[in-house]
Amino acid sequence: MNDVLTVHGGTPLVGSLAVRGAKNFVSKAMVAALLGEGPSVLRNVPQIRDVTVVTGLLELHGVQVEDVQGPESELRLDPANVDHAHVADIDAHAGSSRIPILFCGPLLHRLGEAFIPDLGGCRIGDRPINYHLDVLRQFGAVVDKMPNGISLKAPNGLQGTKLELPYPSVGSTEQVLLTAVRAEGVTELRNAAIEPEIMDLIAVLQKMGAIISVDTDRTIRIEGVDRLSGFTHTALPDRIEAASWACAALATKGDIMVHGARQTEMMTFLNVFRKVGGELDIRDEGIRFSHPGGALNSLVLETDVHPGFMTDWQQPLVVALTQASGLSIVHETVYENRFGFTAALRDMGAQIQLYRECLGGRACRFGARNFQHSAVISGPAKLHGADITVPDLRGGFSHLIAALAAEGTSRVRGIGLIDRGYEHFQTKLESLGANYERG
Ligand SMILES: CC(=O)N[C@H]1[C@@H](OP(=O)(O)OP(=O)(O)OC[C@H]2O[C@@H](n3ccc(=O)[nH]c3=O)[C@H](O)[C@@H]2O)O[C@H](CO)[C@@H](O)[C@@H]1O
Ligand SMILES: C=C(OP(=O)(O)O)C(=O)O
Repeated sequence: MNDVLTVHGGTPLVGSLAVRGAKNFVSKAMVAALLGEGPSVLRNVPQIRDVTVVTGLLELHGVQVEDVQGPESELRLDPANVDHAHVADIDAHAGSSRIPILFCGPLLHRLGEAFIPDLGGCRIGDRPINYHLDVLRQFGAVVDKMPNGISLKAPNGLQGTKLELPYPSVGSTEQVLLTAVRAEGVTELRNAAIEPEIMDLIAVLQKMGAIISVDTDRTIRIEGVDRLSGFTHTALPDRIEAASWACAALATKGDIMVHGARQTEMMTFLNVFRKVGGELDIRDEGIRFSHPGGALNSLVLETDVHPGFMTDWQQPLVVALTQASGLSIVHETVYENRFGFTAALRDMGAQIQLYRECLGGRACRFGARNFQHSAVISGPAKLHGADITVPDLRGGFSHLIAALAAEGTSRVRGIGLIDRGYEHFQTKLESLGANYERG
């Protein structure tokens, strides 16, 4: 029963909370520690399940991980004894995260081989790993598919190479960075992703001794070096969590001060929040997001790679848009199947239609491929309580927001998924005055 919340909606969320380091950076920086000759220190680490999962994986490979609680929320990672490329119970960790695929380069450099289990992460599309495997092969890795994962070897070491991604994939760009820094010679990556979390990973690698330059045309150049040291780094804040709380403020007619939220990485979201009619107070210590008190505005938007509107902001925003006056159009161009969560919103009274066409502007990769990847949201809709089951991380948070905005009582099942990326979300909800009980 721990996995169910009974939510009594209709109360605005009001108060303040703090966000810490970004889930989508912290886990990658932890993997980077594998590349160092000495120990690393990572600060501003959130207590989320993805961090626990990556800690477990690193420990299985022989990294000593010390979790130092306290104001700095610090992890110390010592890779001195890394000696296992294959670990017996690694399967126990498969299914919970996508991070294992990023162990390839560091393990190949350290041990000459690696075994990577099948990946987890949110089911929001097929999420293939073909770009990852293609780039690893171009570095000289020999990749064999196994029944429950992939096995890699680098009999002649890894060599720098010229690469171009078919799409600016975040994970594949990180794969290239974590592999190229210790490869022999120069690597040039075209059509790279340039998300702020990737820039922070580049900062970490530079602290370790890497030589990496980023051009304005999405080209990243990495000059391989012989050795890297450990790093000390404070993680950038989680802009997805910050935006999720901002959407919760809009959807529940609330007012939430998010300490730690930073303007620079959220500019695209902040523009959208303001266009919808939300009020912003951008301060040094964080950002206050509030409902204006009147009607919200509908809008047309598409998700995109950075500096576009991130796909991970889409699901919470859609809940807020159910409360805006008129027709909103959201075109999802990053994942082919990220609107599954809207079925539960419809059960709660939201008016959302899904379309296979690319609505609202340009054509994307999914237009000709029969995926329901455009949504038309008609509002404002009166939401009512329902029994719902959380489908994935952001969809789950969005269901919670909807239940909090709705009249009446909802039962939200599977809330354990939300812990993967939202630190202490139940404590935060309580501090904002949410009316709910466990079970
Ligand atoms: C842990 C983490 O950081 N997760 C984030 C990361 O996921 P992740 O790194 O998995 O996402 P990608 O940027 O790689 O995926 C983008 C698109 O590329 C496709 N693709 C990707 C790799 C590949 O080998 N083949 C392929 O076709 C994917 O199916 C998707 O359609 O970036 C996404 C896009 O900002 C975010 O939503 C996730 O929160
Ligand atoms: C899709 C997400 O994460 P992951 O890539 O870890 O599944 C997310 O954070 O919304």
